[in-house]
Amino acid sequence: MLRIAVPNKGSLAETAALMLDEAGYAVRKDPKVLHLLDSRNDVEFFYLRPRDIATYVGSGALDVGITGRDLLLDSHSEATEVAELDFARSTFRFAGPTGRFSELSDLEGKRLATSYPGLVGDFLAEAGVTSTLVKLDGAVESAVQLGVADAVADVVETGSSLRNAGLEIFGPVILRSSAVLVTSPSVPAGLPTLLRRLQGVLVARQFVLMDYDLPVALLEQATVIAGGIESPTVSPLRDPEWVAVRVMVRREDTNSVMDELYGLGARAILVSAIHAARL
Ligand SMILES: Nc1ncnc2c1ncn2[C@@H]1O[C@H](COP(=O)(O)OP(=O)(O)OP(=O)(O)O)[C@@H](O)[C@H]1O
Ligand SMILES: O=P(O)(O)OC[C@H]1O[C@H](OP(=O)(O)OP(=O)(O)O)[C@H](O)[C@@H]1O
Ligand SMILES: [Mg+2]
Repeated sequence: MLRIAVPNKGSLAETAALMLDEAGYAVRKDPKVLHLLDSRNDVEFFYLRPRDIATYVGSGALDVGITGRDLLLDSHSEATEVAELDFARSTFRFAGPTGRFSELSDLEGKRLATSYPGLVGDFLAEAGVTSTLVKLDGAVESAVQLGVADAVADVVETGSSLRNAGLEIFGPVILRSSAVLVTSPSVPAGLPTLLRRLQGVLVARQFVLMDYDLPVALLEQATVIAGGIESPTVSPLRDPEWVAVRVMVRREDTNSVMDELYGLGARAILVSAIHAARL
């Protein structure tokens, strides 16, 4: 039985639960439930704080987990990343009052507030910069205004939290993060199935199915526009001059590909969602 750690709260929790649901696993109905047995899929879920997940998985107490790459590195646990999950994308950056700092070395001897002292401490040590880390639980952007730190190091998505606090980013990117699947040091037997199912959900989200009819003479040109994963599926139509084509297309390219195919001479172009996939 594969023992899986899932975020119980915070910005990772909802999307992680949705992904597992789409991957065919049982999901909790009550947010107070901390343990759920999914015997049909031979897995067991433990709902834990995202920050603690790498610790449980790294110690081998649990087999795999969903957490953030930044949280994984901050934990110094022995868990390892096995897949990026394509949500909770962010960068981890230094920021200070507008105009005050311009490069990493400006942090020498300064007070730096962060919720990720492991991650930030490693980065500073590697760069040979010594700062005093001020560990905060969250809302780190307020630390400068409130006088407990000179600068911050925190998660940045849109940058609006920083701007609202009168801060601007400076210095190098500390980390590019996203939600990740992590595994214990002794790679569990059930991992490949979970991984394939989650990757199937990602594919279903990232691609659409496109069907269209095309004069057979234009097939080579159409394949250049949309080549599919291996190669397009081509089926005969009653009219021998025409074929029906089916191809997977990246969701964000849907309309430009339709425009190009129509321009080439394709007709009856239909797009449908993919509910599940194994590539
Ligand atoms: N605005 C954001 N955009 C993208 N990812 C984010 C954002 N805020 C936090 N994360 C990611 O979420 C993870 C942290 O989750 P966690 O639940 O501990 O914090 P949180 O979402 O800020 O919730 P909390 O309110 O408990 O602090 C990290 O991997 C972090 O990079
Ligand atoms: O660049 P932005 O789009 O503004 O997003 C980044 C902010 O989002 C998260 O904060 P959250 O709301 O989770 O609060 P917290 O800092 O207390 O964890 C993160 O810690 C940053 O503060
Ligand atoms: Mg937060």
